[in-house]
Amino acid sequence: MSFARIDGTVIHYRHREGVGLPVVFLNSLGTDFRIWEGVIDRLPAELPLLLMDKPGHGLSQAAATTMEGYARCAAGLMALCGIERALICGVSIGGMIAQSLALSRPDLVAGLILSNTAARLGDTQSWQDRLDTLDRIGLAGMANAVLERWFSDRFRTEHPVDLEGYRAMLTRTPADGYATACAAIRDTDLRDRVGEIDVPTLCLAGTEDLASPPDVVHGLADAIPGATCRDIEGVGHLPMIEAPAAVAAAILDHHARLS
Ligand SMILES: O=C(O)CCC(=O)CC(=O)O
Repeated sequence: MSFARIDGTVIHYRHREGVGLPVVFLNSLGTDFRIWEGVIDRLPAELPLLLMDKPGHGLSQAAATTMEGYARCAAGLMALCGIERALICGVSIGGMIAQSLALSRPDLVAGLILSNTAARLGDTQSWQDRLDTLDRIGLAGMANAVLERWFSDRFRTEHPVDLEGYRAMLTRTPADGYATACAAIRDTDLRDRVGEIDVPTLCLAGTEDLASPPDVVHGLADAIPGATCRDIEGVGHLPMIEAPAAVAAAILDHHARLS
């Protein structure tokens, strides 16, 4: 368990030193970096890693910030850990932060894995509605709907105990941290810019994802020069939880292309 103050905000992170190109993981809305555990367990022990809770998530302090601010935070943490270049692997808003980092600090990015994400997720009204719902009923009241988007029907039926664990992860997210991230997604539209991304990019889609459906992820891959896309069958918005072996295999394949 490690903490550092980045741009005035205390950030919770995990850094594992090793050999070769590091992999940096950026997580989604209402989750913390424990979601990557099943993937990390399947990666070689010597692979260098950096995982972080973005501001207002997990054990990181909340901060009033934007998508660019989250990207600056990731860049600051990479500098603190002595990571000059990495494969950046982000899911959902984490994938938007990764795109933002690739555009603002291309020197830091050797390659991208963009899981269950887009250059524009939803629209302004849908995020404003989510913020209003958050104000009205809080995360506990929203949790059933969110969990239906996070996980496939099969996972929710077969893993009721895990589902309660992930409900706890979501509902323990500070409301201000969740709201800041919703506003950052609402205010981010990178569709005019992703064509400038100039690093090998692999997009991942979950065939049962209701938050960023496969056609949305395919659209992102089409917009980034040379990007490829892999569909992970039968999983929802968080394939690193439902199919960690498939995600670990995708990371290793893409990492091998960069090394
Ligand atoms: O997961 C994210 O980072 C944003 C996409 C989303 O809305 C997921 C959810 O349904 O909560």
